[in-house]
Amino acid sequence: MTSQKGNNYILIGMPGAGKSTIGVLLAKALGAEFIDTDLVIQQKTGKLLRDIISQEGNEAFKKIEEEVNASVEAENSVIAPGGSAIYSPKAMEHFRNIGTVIYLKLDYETVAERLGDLAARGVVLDNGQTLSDLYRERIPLYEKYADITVDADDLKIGEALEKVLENLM
Ligand SMILES: Nc1ncnc2c1ncn2[C@@H]1O[C@H](COP(=O)(O)OP(=O)(O)OP(=O)(O)O)[C@@H](O)[C@H]1O
Ligand SMILES: O=C(O)C1=C[C@@H](O)[C@@H](O)[C@H](O)C1
Ligand SMILES: [Mg+2]
Repeated sequence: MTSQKGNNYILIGMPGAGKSTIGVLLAKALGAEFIDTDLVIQQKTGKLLRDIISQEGNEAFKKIEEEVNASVEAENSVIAPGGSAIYSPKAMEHFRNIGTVIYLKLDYETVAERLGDLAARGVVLDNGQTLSDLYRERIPLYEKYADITVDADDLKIGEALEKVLENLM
């Protein structure tokens, strides 16, 4: 039996890859809705992402993130989860059922340049783990869940958007 995917597009990739920035533009271009699940988490908890991570810890954040991501109900929407979404097999299975998962791929150097202060941004980083460790840990997970991979390195925002759209045609 073949299962039919939903009509949503879900962007995954490292923090700073442009899931939120490109996601909203993609939604406009496709005449779709836009859902940033980081904002849903903030709305639901009444807290900033970085405060949940620093005050309650990585595991508590990942639990809330999983709950929110695994229960997204959407039609004809572009969904931008946080970069850490790929730690939840349950959430990723849900995303793959409701739509096409697009991995916005960036080289490590570009991610490092974009991110700046990791604590201020709120990144799920274990004690002693460097950004380079995190990149190496996550890349296989982004690759595992991607239906489509778009290499967005060295592209301006508009160019990355065009490249995503070309991949959807
Ligand atoms: N070519 C580019 N494509 C996308 N974003 C870019 C580009 N060049 C610079 N930026 C900047 O990089 C940042 C991307 O951040 P954004 O919040 O969209 O990432 P994200 O993938 O949603 O991260 P997170 O996992 O933290 O939600 C923005 O500040 C954006 O303006
Ligand atoms: O990649 C990450 O570790 C994160 C990215 C953000 O979008 C948020 O989901 C949160 O701050 C964690
Ligand atoms: Mg985002």
